[in-house]
Amino acid sequence: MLASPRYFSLTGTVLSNIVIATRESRLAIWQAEHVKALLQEKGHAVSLLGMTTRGDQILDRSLSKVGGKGLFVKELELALEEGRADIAVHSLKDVPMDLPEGFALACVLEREDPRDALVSPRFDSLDALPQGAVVGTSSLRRVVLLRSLRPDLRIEPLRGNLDTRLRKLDEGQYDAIVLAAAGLKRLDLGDRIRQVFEPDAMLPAAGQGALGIEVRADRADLIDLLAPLASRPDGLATAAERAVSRAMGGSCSMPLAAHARWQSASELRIDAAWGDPEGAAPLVRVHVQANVADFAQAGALGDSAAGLLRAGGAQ
Ligand SMILES: NCc1[nH]cc(CCC(=O)O)c1CC(=O)O
Repeated sequence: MLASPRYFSLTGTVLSNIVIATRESRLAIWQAEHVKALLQEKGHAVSLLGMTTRGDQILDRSLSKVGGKGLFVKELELALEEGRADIAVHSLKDVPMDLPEGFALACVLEREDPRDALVSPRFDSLDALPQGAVVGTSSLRRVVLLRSLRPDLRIEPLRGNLDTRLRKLDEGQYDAIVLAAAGLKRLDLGDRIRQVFEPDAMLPAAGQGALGIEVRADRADLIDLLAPLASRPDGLATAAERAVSRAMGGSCSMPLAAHARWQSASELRIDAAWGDPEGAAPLVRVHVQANVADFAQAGALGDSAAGLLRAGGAQ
């Protein structure tokens, strides 16, 4: 395994250059640049290593059919393993619940808006869409939630990075599409949002809006160095959400929503929903709330939400 390059300043202090592995979509680059800037503020030297992942190449099929698990992160992990890069910045939503042996989630940063948003050239809200309107999304979670809100809509697959999805909308293939508000805001596309869904209307995916930084588990040096970048409240909330996901089977391509909110400085509430992809059974919706002071308690609260989902009929 290669060591990362080390440089020495004239005063003799070690200046290691931190290499960030990143996908090459505009959003991924923005996120990597964001972490680069945060690390540079702390005095570190940082550079980016761009790469294309399997998830970026497969544009014609729904990711849930290809087996969505980790499609966007494998290549980045290989770069970490081989020492070509030190850290990988991910949308936490895309990170599998259980990382492969030898990798660790070093930290979760303060989260951007976790909500979903409706984008449409002509319609101001979901309610304003005409009967039978065509809505684009390939997320099973969004499909089951949209179906429960508006059973009349025609939901059509929509894949690709943010720019591709917006282009397909603008070409007239859809009346509206649903995207994460966080990605649109990060790319300065917030003015395309016509409606932001309150979590109770369209419950977000576990980890939505948050960035996670992955490292090799044996890089204790990096884990220490990244600690100041972490948000503890958002780290605990997303850990609780990810625990729901893990307990339900661990993939990000399930018809599952999980969203945690702090009700006070110490009380965390998780809302979770599970939908039948075939649309035969009604949506199962649960919530739990408890004092959460550490990651074990966050995980336990997530497990209890998953237990309620299963008791309600979710598989
Ligand atoms: N699965 C794709 C993905 N992964 C992260 C984001 C947006 C940013 C985020 O949630 O952090 C998106 C796009 C979307 O869902 O609209």
